[in-house]
Amino acid sequence: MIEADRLITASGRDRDEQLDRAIRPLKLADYIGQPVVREQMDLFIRAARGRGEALDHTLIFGPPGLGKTTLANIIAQEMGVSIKSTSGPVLERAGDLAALLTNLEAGDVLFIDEIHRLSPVVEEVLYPAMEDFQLDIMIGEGPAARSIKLDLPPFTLVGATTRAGMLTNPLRDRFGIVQRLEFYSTADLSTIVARSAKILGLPIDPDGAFEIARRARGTPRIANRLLRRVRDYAEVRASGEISRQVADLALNMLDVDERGLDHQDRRLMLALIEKFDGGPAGLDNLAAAIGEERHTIEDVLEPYLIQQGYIMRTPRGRMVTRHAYLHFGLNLPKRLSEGPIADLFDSNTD
Ligand SMILES: Nc1ncnc2c1ncn2[C@@H]1O[C@H](COP(=O)(O)OP(=O)(O)OP(=O)(O)O)[C@@H](O)[C@H]1O
Ligand SMILES: [Mg+2]
Repeated sequence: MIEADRLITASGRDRDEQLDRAIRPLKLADYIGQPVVREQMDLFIRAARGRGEALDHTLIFGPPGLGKTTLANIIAQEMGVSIKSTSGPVLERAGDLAALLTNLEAGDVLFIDEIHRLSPVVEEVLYPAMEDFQLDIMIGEGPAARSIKLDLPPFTLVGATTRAGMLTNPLRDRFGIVQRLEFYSTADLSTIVARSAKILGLPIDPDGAFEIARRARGTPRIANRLLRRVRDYAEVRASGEISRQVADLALNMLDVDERGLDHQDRRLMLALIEKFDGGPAGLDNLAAAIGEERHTIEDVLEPYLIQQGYIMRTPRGRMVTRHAYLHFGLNLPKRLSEGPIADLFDSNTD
């Protein structure tokens, strides 16, 4: 998968994972940005603790690397309970989930990552477990098969997904708390970079932190990863200190451009411009054109490009906006440079 060699990939499966653990915040107070989420969770957690109850089931959604897993762990930590973690694709059979559920203590958090990928049989077991803390499961097959019902301790299911739209309605309806994570502001990412640098013992000045933050695609995981690569550059090619200039040189060398876009982002936008006349292009055609998987475009690439106003999702497919042409220093095609559509784009800018 191309994603693996992508410097600014938001996925977390690489050798930097250990460092990630060291800088992952453990308390709500250290969870930077996301003011609405933080305020609400602080309130809900205090209330549940005050009543001595389990926190309501919580669904966290948002693009990769924005802090879903981090928040799930913080919830358990702040509630003062244990967390058991699994993920949708790992839970193949109903029994896998039953084993986890019967091992929970009162108030514990069961964290299911990629919850949109649960199999229907497992989901069926989850419904009564979430709603009534009841386990209702068939064991055995044929004439020996029997159904068992068990009471479960009250627990909190925390589900994470990059795609809330892919959850079934009955599952979504069983979450009392739903939190949507947004891309981070440059100011918040600067704070995250400065905090990580401090933990890793790296000398960095505020302008250096800002330069990394500005080019991190609104994503803490990318900000932390860029910080580590800039550190490599600073140690080998400079004095070790991360200034704005060092960050800038390092990020240019790493092919992360002025706006934080990398070759995959550029490839996607250029394919739309060059192969589809700016679009609209259907997702499958676009995926084939850049040799990428459909879900990588949907989950990883396009959310940030859409948020930044480079591309749009329309009923007929993806289209680039004038920002994309301007980003590459290309002349605007007629449809974007005159007429009512051009005005429409103008009013959409920044
Ligand atoms: N609010 C935050 N404040 C500080 N650091 C953060 C915050 N959110 C995330 N991070 C950092 O970003 C890294 C990635 O976050 P996390 O693994 O929680 O993302 P995720 O949303 O679960 O991603 P994925 O969809 O790939 O599972 C964490 O290791 C943590 O260091
Ligand atoms: Mg995660």
